[in-house]
Amino acid sequence: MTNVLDRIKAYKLEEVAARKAQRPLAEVEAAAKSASPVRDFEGALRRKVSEGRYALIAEVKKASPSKGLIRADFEPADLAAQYERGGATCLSVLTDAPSFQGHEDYLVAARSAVSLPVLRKDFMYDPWQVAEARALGADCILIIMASVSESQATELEDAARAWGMSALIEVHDGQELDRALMLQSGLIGINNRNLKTFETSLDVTRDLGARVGGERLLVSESGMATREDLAKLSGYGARTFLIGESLMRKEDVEAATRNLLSDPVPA
Ligand SMILES: O=C(O)c1ccccc1NCC(=O)[C@H](O)[C@H](O)COP(=O)(O)O
Repeated sequence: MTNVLDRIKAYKLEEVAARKAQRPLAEVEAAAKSASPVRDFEGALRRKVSEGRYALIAEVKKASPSKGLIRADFEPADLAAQYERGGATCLSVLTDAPSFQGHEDYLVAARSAVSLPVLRKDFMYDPWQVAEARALGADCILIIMASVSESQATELEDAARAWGMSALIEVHDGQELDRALMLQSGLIGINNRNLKTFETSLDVTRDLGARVGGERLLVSESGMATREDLAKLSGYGARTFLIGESLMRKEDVEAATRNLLSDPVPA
């Protein structure tokens, strides 16, 4: 039986094949070479954490497969600016249309409105997409270990590095983490949401967090809404968080972001 992630992968491969047929790699690479210079995504997160503060990757997210429409009043540039004023360190912008009502233009608009580094949040399978992400201005890509082989992950990571971008390697269980730790990237995202069932629990970060040690920066992703959630996850070793829905549902996104980040990191 297929799950949501399989269905997304099936249409995304078709979408990418169609885009590649319309726009050859050489053309995308030329656009990527003349794109706005890369902002250091991983470096910004590490700097914030080294200052003893929480680092937030704030997500510009209109809708999702698990929740449907999250925010009807959706202005990516305004939301990005509110996140920046509220204290976010980086942004994540969903560009997938069929499942998230995202768009490439949202990334371009959001990034132009701020000085923060931006993650292109999409389902990546082909280095062509990495070049396309850079051409749009993205500073980081996402690699979802549940949806790619080792060789695909390595190829995507190599492409990101060649463009000077960061790569966030996302896992949800121990086997995916084993595979992620074979890669080079310094950013390991533990997704508290199972993308096949949508079951979400912060215990996933508790159970896997201790294995993301040493040189790697642990990013806890999904399902967080309160300052207490951040304090709890901090106890599991996470100081960096990727949060979308709970902030997108707030009328005053700037105030909600500031409030979420207002507690000191527990000693
Ligand atoms: O959010 C979903 O329903 C979803 C479904 C299938 C694949 C990916 C999905 N979300 C991507 C994410 O990882 C989240 O948008 C991100 O971590 C923020 O999560 P949240 O704070 O819970 O919106």
